[in-house]
Amino acid sequence: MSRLLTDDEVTRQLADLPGWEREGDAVVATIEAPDFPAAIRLVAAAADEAEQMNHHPDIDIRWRTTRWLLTTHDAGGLTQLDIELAHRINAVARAEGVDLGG
Ligand SMILES: C[C@H](O)[C@H](O)[C@H]1CNC2=NC(N)=NC(=O)C2=N1
Repeated sequence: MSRLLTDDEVTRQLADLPGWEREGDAVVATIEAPDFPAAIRLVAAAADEAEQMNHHPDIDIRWRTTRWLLTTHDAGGLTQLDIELAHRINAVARAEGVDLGG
């Protein structure tokens, strides 16, 4: 699961990840929650997913706005772990009422 993805693999899989885009060796997203408590619930739910995966995001929280950066430090770039975690973050965001579109 921790080999580096090719550029084409990243591009193809980002098509199924509304709100996410590539930024060098990472994928990033900005997710607006309905309010601050919802943003914190989103972060807490994502933390459970990350711990279960043993794969952890960089998170910036400012009021309702959460910014996420995913990369695989051990591999020095993007792996399938980052794609899987992005899907899980989108799932918990939808559960908190975030409209991701897509
Ligand atoms: C020892 C432990 O399994 C590793 O440090 C895990 C922890 N969480 C991680 N999270 C991320 N984003 N990248 C990693 O390479 C990573 N490695």
